[in-house]
Amino acid sequence: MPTKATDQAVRNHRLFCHENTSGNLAAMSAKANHCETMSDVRENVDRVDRLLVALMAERLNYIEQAARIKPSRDAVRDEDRIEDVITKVKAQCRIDGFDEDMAERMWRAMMEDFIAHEFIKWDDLRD
Ligand SMILES: O=C(O)C(=O)C[C@]1(C(=O)O)C=C[C@@H](O)C=C1
Repeated sequence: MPTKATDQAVRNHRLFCHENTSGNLAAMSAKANHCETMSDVRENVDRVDRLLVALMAERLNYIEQAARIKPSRDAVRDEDRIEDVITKVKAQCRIDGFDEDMAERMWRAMMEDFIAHEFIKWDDLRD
């Protein structure tokens, strides 16, 4: 289930992107609002950042649950799953029109931080 913060962020996003009523977050995200001023640009960037932070917080919660569920420390870093995530993210990039190489760099860096967090959480839960 999405968290309250994510629900709120998605609702705000929907309100802001009122021209798109399909309910499809990917389609809405791909269509940016037209800006006339730098203030418009920064307002939109700040709004998107709030949405991203809410989504990252939700992602981190699942990583912490993975730390609880995984039976062995060796299972924390899973190379096959990392490649599976990258493949799926790149497929989504083709749908949303985002640069696949940029996304791959971002996701690999992001996952390293998430994995480091998962190791810390796995150890904490078993102290
Ligand atoms: O899918 C998992 O097993 C996770 O713990 C999540 C995640 C990720 O960040 O997506 C993190 C660690 C694993 O190496 C693979 C993927």
